[in-house]
Amino acid sequence: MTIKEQTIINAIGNKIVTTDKEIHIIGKIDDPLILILENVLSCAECDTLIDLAQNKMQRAKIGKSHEVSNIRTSSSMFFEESENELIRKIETRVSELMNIPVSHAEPLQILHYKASEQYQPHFDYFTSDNVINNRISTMVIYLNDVEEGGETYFPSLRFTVTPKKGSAVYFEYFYNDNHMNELTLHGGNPVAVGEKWVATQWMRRQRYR
Ligand SMILES: O=C(O)CCC(=O)C(=O)O
Ligand SMILES: [Fe+2]
Repeated sequence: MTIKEQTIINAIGNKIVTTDKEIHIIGKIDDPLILILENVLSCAECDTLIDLAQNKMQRAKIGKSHEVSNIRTSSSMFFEESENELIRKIETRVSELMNIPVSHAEPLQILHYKASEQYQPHFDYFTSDNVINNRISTMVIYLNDVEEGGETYFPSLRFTVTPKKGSAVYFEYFYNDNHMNELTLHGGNPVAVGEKWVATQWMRRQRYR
């Protein structure tokens, strides 16, 4: 007899209710658990996050101009923990959704891809043997509609998610069966037309802040 692995989110029914929002589950894969969630952020929240991030990206780039990576060609920044009222509100909502205390949350990351930029397939967890407080789950929230391309894809599952403003893809990789974790290999397809903004929340097994 095989015993089904425990999941972090108990995704029964069509929605997840948080303190300030009802979020609809519009797609699901069971093993590993992957959820497509609608309306995690409002359009106004997406726009504000992009505005706030935009200034900081420009500043962050100055010191990092020598850094070249073929794995991820997008640019990124992190918000400070509970940096302002909006970040605090989003952190609270997302941690309720992910069913993990906000104290286990990494700072919220913003990624910006211009046309042709991409993120090669990778695991979000660290694979070295001596990791102490590894990541266990991810939520990627789309902050804009991408004209063409820029999908999040899971090559081992042959599964693709099209960015939609305010929606999100959630997945977890804390399973005992490492094969299940490996199935969460994922990347961001090159943006063909337009640009792509996402906010990524990674959760740790133990307290992180
Ligand atoms: O941009 C995407 O679709 C994926 C982003 C991602 O994999 C990450 O932030 O870890
Ligand atoms: Fe990732």
